[in-house]
Amino acid sequence: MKIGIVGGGAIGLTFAAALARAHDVVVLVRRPELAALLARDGIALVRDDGVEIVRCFAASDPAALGGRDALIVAVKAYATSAALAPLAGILPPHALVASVQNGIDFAADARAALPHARIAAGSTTQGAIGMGPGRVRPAGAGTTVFARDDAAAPSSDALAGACTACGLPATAVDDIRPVLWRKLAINAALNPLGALARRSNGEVASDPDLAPLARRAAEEAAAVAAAEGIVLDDPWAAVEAAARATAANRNSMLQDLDAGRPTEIDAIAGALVRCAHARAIPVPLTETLLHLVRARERA
Ligand SMILES: NC(=O)C1=CN([C@@H]2O[C@H](COP(=O)(O)OP(=O)(O)OC[C@H]3O[C@@H](n4cnc5c(N)ncnc54)[C@H](OP(=O)(O)O)[C@@H]3O)[C@@H](O)[C@H]2O)C=CC1
Ligand SMILES: CC(C)(CO)C(=O)C(=O)O
Repeated sequence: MKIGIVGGGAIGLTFAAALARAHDVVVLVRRPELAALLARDGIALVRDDGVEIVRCFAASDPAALGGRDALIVAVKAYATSAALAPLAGILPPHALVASVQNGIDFAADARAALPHARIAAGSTTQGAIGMGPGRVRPAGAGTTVFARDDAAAPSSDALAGACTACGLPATAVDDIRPVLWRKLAINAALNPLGALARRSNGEVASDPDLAPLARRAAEEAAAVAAAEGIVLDDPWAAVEAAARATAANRNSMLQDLDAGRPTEIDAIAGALVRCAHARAIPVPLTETLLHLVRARERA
């Protein structure tokens, strides 16, 4: 399969390195110097027992994605429109544009940027930590789920099969919304609190001050999900399970704040607050966390 990876950060390079073993992969990056570095040195997969170099083609010119059958979008949620809009007129009509982003707005953002493309939202629990340009440490095996689209080839099942065969287990499902909302509830509970209190995921879920707040944030997310017709059974159990599985992790929002980068707060708490307002559901804690993280981003 001719696969394009949009975004050469932690998760993009993880998928690119895995898929490049069996497929024709092009990574679209934002900065020409990163494209040059990847072309020269390859992707460096950093593991405890050493560094593995994986070769693949990288470019900063969107034209490099012409002729791709499928894209996996791995930019931060706030960069979807900027990353995809230049691809209009470049992608072939049959191309499948899938995502592994956090948040629930990928389909709408991608559809606005590429009105004629086949869009498949998705989500992953695969972990990856950026170790500098072109270098990534795979951090914990997870699973990836794509929205099913079998209207043309390649289908989402075929893309998921390609990921699985390359060591990144993936499936396609008819209704992606419960998957996206479950991850949203986990991120809404752990990320802002961990980022503001500067604590690991395990600490957020066990600290006597933070855990009750995380639980309330998860319950607010579940209430909004319910109004959207999506039942999230025991959202706190889902948060606790995610916190256990990633106990030592400093969540991505905390890492972004520490690095002076924008966070995905708008794609997480912001998206929840927008849905809650539209359905007149009170989410006072999520709103408070949204404002606090935004203010912290500006500090
Ligand atoms: N890392 C992880 O373990 C997980 C991440 N995710 C999700 O995956 C998504 C990606 O996360 P992650 O890889 O960690 O983030 P990173 O910040 O490591 O990578 C994002 C990359 O996107 C690039 N980018 C930004 N704008 C563009 C553009 N217009 N064109 C091409 N590339 C662009 C950035 O380049 P530049 O540096 O030049 O700005 C950066 O390299 C997020 O939604 C995240 O929530 C989900 C599960 C786990
Ligand atoms: C699940 C969690 C909280 C793992 O760190 C995550 O998705 C993130 O950090 O954004």
